[in-house]
Amino acid sequence: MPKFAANLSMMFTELPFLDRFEAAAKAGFKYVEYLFPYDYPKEQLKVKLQQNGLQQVLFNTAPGNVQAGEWGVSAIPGREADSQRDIDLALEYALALNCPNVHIMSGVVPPGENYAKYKQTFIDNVRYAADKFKPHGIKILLEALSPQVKPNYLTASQFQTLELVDLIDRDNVFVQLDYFHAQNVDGNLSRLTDALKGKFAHVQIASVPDRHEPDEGEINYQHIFAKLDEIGYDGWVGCEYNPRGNTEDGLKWFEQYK
Ligand SMILES: O=C(O)[C@@H](O)C(=O)CO
Ligand SMILES: [Mg+2]
Repeated sequence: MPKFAANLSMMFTELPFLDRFEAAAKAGFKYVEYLFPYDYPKEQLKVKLQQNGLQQVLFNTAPGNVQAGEWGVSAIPGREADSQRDIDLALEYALALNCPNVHIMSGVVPPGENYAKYKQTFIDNVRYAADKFKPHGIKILLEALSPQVKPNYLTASQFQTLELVDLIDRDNVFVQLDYFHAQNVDGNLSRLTDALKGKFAHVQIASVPDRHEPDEGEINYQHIFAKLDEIGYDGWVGCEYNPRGNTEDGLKWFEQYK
């Protein structure tokens, strides 16, 4: 049975961020993930996790200057120092929060830029991170984002991300398989899951096309969850969706998994 993590960046947004931990625990979650911890001291987040009996399973490196269109800097040529600073900070948080996975955000490749140069920059920066995280047993995750959500992100297809994982060639670097993006770009989700077997170490879910609860839309998540069990996937499944309305009202799908 999948181990579900509440995504506190998207769920329970009726509440201030720090109150979402308690709401997730009360709703029956044992695990949480969210995009960025950096607005809060790590000690404060650690207390929130402990008070609510939760384990943090994922967060991302910092996004850079979001107002200027950045969504990660680790693929941007000339920004290696910023990338390494973000990676070092992520490691500090991961250690303090006892978090087993960190997603390294690549960034956007503006049209007309040299794609190969961005790709190589990302490979180099992720290798830096992999070697730093390895002694601590922390996995690095790389994610493809569909153009509907983030146009011109370094990777849109799961297969582009898989190619990067292979090129980076470190045993603690994996794909973060977000089925919402995968359905938008690649489709054929059962075969895709087989093709990525052993190469992904975290999963995220949402309905397609509306990115709501996994009980509507064109993906049959009952089938996907059975597929993940069938291949022996033992990582977490992050609920990275925008609730249709009140978060708790939308959690009927989760009843059977508590
Ligand atoms: O799918 C997403 O958008 C997220 O998982 C993320 O980490 C950054 O955009
Ligand atoms: Mg995702």
